[in-house]
Amino acid sequence: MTTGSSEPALAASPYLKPGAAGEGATIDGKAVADQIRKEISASVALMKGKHGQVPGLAVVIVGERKDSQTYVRMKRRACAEVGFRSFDCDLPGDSTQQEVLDAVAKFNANPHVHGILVQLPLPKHIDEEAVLAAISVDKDVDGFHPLNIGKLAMKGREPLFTPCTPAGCLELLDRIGADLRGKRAVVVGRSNIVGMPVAMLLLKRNATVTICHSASVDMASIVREADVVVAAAGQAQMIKGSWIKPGAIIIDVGTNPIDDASRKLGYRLVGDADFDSCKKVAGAITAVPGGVGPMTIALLLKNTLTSAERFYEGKVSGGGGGERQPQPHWSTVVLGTLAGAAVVQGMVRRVLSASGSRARH
Ligand SMILES: Nc1nc(=O)c2c([nH]1)NC[C@@H]1CN(c3ccc(C(=O)N[C@@H](CCC(=O)O)C(=O)O)cc3)C=[N+]21
Repeated sequence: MTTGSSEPALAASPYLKPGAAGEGATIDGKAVADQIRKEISASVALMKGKHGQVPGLAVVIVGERKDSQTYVRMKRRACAEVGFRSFDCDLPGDSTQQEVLDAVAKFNANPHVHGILVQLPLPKHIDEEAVLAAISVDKDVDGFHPLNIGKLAMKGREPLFTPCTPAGCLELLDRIGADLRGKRAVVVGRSNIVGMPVAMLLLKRNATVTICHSASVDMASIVREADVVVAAAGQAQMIKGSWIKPGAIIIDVGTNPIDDASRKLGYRLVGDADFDSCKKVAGAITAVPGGVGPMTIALLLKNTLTSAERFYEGKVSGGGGGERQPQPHWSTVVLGTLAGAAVVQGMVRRVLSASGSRARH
């Protein structure tokens, strides 16, 4: 395979499985996710030894959508495997808005819960915007709270949590050694949970970013410019090999079921990229399944661990610089147990913001 100067040069990586002669490599998201989960298990063991506590993740699901139940089951199993506590709230599909908000409020107030995830999509009669805004920003491990999304969109700001699937895409690019600076990145899809936030993350890494969507004209020629393609349109196999610049990296976020009589279940999962034709042209491409999907769950665990570390150790990670202050919810809980005095809380805040230092409770 030839690599032009504008394409990200990929060093050998244990997570790149070489393709057949002349074909691109496959990015093994499952292997990266397994590695991250190992790292998380080790951190949980440390936390248990030091604080006698483990991270806790609460998952709220409303209704009986089959796919949502599968994802939630996977998340709960993943929690158990790394030693987290998981907290369940399964609400019937005809629950009221208030019942969903009450479930969120209960987890906001529970000090053993460090992350809250409300499985999307919610039933139509529930106001998603109101529910996501009700999650304490300190426990917003999905990164969907408007304050976290707002900071993600702003230069020089860092959200407390980054949405899991977009963060998983960037983690994959990092772990295979892709350099994004000055590269052309094209995101196909503009959803709140993937397309938009992944574009923001690529921009923060100094890529030149284009977002394509259903109204884009001649999408193929736009995608052809890309050194990195993130496929997040939710359309099975829409991106063809003929759209791909030779050597480009393709991160495929799609998980679309298509009929397949040869499978036990009668279907199989495919991505938004047409894997076989894209692989022939790309430098590297993620598999589906086994690519971005497992990374989403690994990053959810990582965000939950980070949240628990902030709570028990006052650690602030993410390189946000001097602007970060202890967030209202955690500082109230922690300082409440330490001193119970609003005066002290105000003083500590002032000291922390003046020194621009990390929050140490
Ligand atoms: N609040 C919220 N947060 C989410 O993060 C969220 C959500 N709502 N709603 C639905 C989407 C979807 N999602 C996936 C997670 C794991 C896989 C995954 O691990 N997939 C496996 C295959 C799984 C299978 O075989 O069925 C893979 O790609 O290898 C896929 C998709 C998280 N989502």
